[in-house]
Amino acid sequence: MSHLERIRRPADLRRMSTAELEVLAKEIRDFLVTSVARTGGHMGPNLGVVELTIAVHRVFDSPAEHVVFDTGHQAYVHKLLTGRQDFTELRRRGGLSGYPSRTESDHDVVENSHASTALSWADGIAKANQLRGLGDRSVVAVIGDGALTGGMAWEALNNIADGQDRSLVIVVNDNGRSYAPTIGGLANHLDALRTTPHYEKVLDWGKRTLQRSGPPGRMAFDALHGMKKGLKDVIAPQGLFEGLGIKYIGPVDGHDIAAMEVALSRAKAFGGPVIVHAITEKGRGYTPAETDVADRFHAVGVIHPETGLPVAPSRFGWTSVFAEEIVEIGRRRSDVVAITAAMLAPVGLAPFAEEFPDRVFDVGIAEQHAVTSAAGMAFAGLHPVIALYATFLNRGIDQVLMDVALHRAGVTFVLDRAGLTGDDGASHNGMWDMALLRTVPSLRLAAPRDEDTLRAELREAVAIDDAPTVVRYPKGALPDALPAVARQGSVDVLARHGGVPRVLVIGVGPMAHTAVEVGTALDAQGIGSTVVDPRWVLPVSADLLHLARQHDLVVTVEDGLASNGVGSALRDALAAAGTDVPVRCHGVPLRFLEHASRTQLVEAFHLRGQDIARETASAVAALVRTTEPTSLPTEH
Ligand SMILES: Cc1ncc(C[n+]2csc(CCOP(=O)(O)OP(=O)(O)O)c2C)c(N)n1
Ligand SMILES: CC(=O)[C@@H](O)[C@H](O)COP(=O)(O)O
Ligand SMILES: [Mg+2]
Repeated sequence: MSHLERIRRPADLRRMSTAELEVLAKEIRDFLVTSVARTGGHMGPNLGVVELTIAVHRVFDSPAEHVVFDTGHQAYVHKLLTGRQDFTELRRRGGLSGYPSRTESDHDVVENSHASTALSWADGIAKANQLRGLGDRSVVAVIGDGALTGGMAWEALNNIADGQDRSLVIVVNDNGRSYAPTIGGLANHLDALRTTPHYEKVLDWGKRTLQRSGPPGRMAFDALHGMKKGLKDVIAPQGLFEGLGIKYIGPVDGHDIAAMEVALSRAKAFGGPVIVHAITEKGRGYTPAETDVADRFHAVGVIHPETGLPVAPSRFGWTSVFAEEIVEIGRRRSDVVAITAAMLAPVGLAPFAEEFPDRVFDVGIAEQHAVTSAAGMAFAGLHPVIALYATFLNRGIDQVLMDVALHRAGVTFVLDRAGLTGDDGASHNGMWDMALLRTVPSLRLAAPRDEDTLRAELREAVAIDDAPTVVRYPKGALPDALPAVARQGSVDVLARHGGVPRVLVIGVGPMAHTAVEVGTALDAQGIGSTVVDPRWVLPVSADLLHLARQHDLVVTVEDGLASNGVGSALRDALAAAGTDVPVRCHGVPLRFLEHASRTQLVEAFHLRGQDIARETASAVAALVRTTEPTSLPTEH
């Protein structure tokens, strides 16, 4: 039986010798590479926290002492050490989540994969512990250097510093990277601590001389090595955290279990807020990840474990189209600049940065700052394009509303991974953007259905300089081209089928392909329909209202919340106009979604063409039973 197989719960770790722990760390790395290569997942981040997580679970008594992981993508080792070692179905329906999950274990606290929240969670838990007489229990927050660039983290630090009598240990997992190297003043400060020249020289001296002078020398070095804090204070005074009133221990070699245990034990004994600054390496121990210049295997698909190469080559998808088109736009308009929140490559801005290095801004994991700084840029004569994953715009809705829209700023938001993403769990689905952005006055939102409409709608969005615009599209591969057969004002007509009564089938974005399937299926039952794509879906256009009035029933299909989405907006607009055409809205239900594939979720929510056609036919039958169908509108 391997050492890893002997671990059923963290207490089992505490009976292991130093030598056994080293073997365990290697077994865990081998497991991570083999297993995550097979399923895909966050390989690099988890390879970087093997020793750190072992040390945390040896020093702290989870679950009595809560361990909170920021973002949670680096919690695989935590799962392995807390009784979950079947990773065969990782991130798949019925398998382990790729993030902490309370239904999986009482060792897990935060399921939210949005970064920079862990310190706030820990602050709250520590306050509750104190009030409930549990103040002797430490709370531990493991936060990456990237997540530490998020504003929430500093709001939390400000409050944590106020709790000098609350035992709260912040483990900064500093690998110097988000996807790419972490940006900004904080990153530079951490870097300075990490690479203080005198500090390293003294350490090297210790390694060279003390370790060679027999047992006393080795003991002296171990004392020094384990107490890097002492060395650091003398050599690398650091004001940032201690200026806030938060004790700082480090930098510590995050891959040295013994050193981490000494630092964590000291932090635990301190009894107040402490930062343990661990220096780690993303992708550690796996050469393809260690040498990966892009993102150290931050998130991989299925790969060959020997080489790290993807089993299936990545396909030209939505992101690639945006990446090409924004460069074309940038060539034509020198006032267009791009903003990313620590995800330059994943959102497709790398080619733009390559060609216009001075016109791209990586603000760190700081979406709120990204949005409001864009309002500033627009005010001062630029047209910023902010590229985010849709779900992460949730973080900056107030800034969209009160800094961009209130001032009618010409800012364009490009939302990738909009709609159902699936395997990254509940908080990664881009399902809220249309419902949230529907409430923003003056904002206009486009949902392209294929490559051509993405290119066109992006160009149209950037051409609007006196109001916020949004272009949103899903994750992954592009669908086939879906050309319009006619245009009615601003609305693309995709198909027309004769028959009575007549249904208006509205497909939002990529769901236009589903809408066409619905029209075809209804036609087979003798039910007439007009299938359309409104292109600019919010606010609801007069052209769409006019079309709706010409039909007996309206069916909308969208890859976002059904409640308060585009269909709901159309229903409200028709009601406000005194038109009582019934509207059936098909979309994502208002609940948090278990991790599963997108296909599984589409099927579960009856969003396939055949599902919607079946439900629509029933609705039509009910309609016919209760009303005489209107005469066929004159064809246009
Ligand atoms: C609010 C938010 N924005 C963006 C992301 C996407 N994201 C996931 S992990 C990550 C990088 C995190 O870097 P760090 O905190 O240093 O952790 P590491 O991966 O280096 O362990 C980013 C930007 C996110 N999860 N949440
Ligand atoms: C944790 C996080 O937010 C990202 O790493 C995300 O998991 C990547 O998602 P994609 O695979 O869609 O780029
Ligand atoms: Mg990092």
